[in-house]
Amino acid sequence: MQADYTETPPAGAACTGAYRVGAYGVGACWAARAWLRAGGRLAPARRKGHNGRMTPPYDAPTPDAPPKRLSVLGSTGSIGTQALQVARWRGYEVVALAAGRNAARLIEQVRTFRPQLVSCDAAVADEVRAALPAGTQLAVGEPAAVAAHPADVVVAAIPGYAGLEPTLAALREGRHVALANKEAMVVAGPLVWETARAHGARLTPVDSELSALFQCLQGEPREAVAALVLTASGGPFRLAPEDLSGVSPAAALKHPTWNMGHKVTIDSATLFNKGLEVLESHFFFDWPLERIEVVIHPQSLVHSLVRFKDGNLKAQIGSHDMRLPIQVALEAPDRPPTPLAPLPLVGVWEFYEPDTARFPSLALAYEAGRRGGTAPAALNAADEVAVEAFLAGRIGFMDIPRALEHALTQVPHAALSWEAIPEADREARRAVRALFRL
Ligand SMILES: NC(=O)C1=CN([C@@H]2O[C@H](COP(=O)(O)OP(=O)(O)OC[C@H]3O[C@@H](n4cnc5c(N)ncnc54)[C@H](OP(=O)(O)O)[C@@H]3O)[C@@H](O)[C@H]2O)C=CC1
Ligand SMILES: CC(=O)[C@@H](O)[C@H](O)COP(=O)(O)O
Ligand SMILES: [Mn+2]
Repeated sequence: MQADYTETPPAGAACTGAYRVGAYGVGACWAARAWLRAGGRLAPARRKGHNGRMTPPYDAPTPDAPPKRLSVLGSTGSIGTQALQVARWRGYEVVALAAGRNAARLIEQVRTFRPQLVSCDAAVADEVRAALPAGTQLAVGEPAAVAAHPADVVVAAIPGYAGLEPTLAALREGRHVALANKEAMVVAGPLVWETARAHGARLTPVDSELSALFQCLQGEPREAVAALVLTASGGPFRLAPEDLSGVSPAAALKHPTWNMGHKVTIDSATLFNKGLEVLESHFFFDWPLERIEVVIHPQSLVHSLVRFKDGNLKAQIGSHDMRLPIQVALEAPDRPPTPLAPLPLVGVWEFYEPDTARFPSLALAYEAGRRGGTAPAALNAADEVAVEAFLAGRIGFMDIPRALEHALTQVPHAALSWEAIPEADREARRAVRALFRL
């Protein structure tokens, strides 16, 4: 049974800055501490958590902060809907939503949250407009307008290169951006940070591995860190027969641990998602590529680790539930409780070397990072085209790394600039379409 985020917490259910705990055992730690502070009473446990165990009671201290005004870009997607569950749980005011073509879900969200502004694709604009209540404005095909709308924090969860411009629009208004759109960081990381700094905007990571590193690095001197260690589930084909060229989109969409949008799920199957996250970490933390490691951890409970020069490793552990890192991104450095059940620590947790011969996409991402400039932008664009073609049944699974290699070797790379990025993106898309006659 899922933990119940649909219920708004009772007054006083948020906790104060007193919950600024260390980086360890986030999910379990939050709930357990809240429970202990609430007196550790065993009854009345009100519902069962996602793992079937009883969740702790919700009577925690009074919040010390006013509710936040939240905007969500990509509100109808996997991250967007979970961000809105967190918003409801935390009592946020949802002021603006940007979606694409899922009119039914957007309309439902508008009825629930009554935002001031929404954006949707032109194809569904009439349907959405007809359902809008008085007080909600519609900006057709303008997620950047939603991003720029006055808010305290913006969840940036439009996937791919399309998410970059709205993310920048939020940063240019000095908003705190909770960044799920890893591609923005991969394609333009140093320039994204430059924009954030120029406008006094804050960036916190939503991606679970980045959230883990962000938490593990808190309070640690940079000089003490030896390496960042990203965990990867290994995807659905970790134990599959050697030849993956004939695997179907349906099989590739069966992620072993996470339930996510199609693009990131296929990227997980090729291990390119981990490649994107290597680049995302490289730019987000301004950290050298050669000191970023990847380890396969099929249980997806250790979300990443920091290796210190003194030999210690610090890990962040939690249920594989994106509402945890979303709430961290929205609330850090505070740690209010969630309604999730404590994570049981009983079970087998495995760690393996990644197989870069079977999954070449990971090595190609490192190579793009070493080349620098617009190489990551070209690689990202090639992947977007290839994943779309694979999902449409037009190319095979192993054509995805072929497309990446083609973009890396055939598209000329330039120094990073706002002019060079769209050029590299266009050129890589063109090259991959030509390669497969798409
Ligand atoms: N899902 C997850 O658990 C994780 C996701 N991420 C990252 O978060 C981002 C979002 O992923 P996810 O939520 O899975 O994706 P989904 O495919 O589930 O959702 C995408 C959302 O973005 C909207 N959208 C897509 N394209 C556009 C566009 N051009 N303009 C406006 N809106 C658009 C969609 O609208 P509609 O559906 O209405 O058409 C939908 O609301 C990605 O960058 C992903 O890599 C990172 C870690 C985990
Ligand atoms: C939940 C999340 O952050 C995803 O990016 C996840 O990491 C995908 O799983 P893989 O580890 O299989 O890439
Ligand atoms: Mn991730």
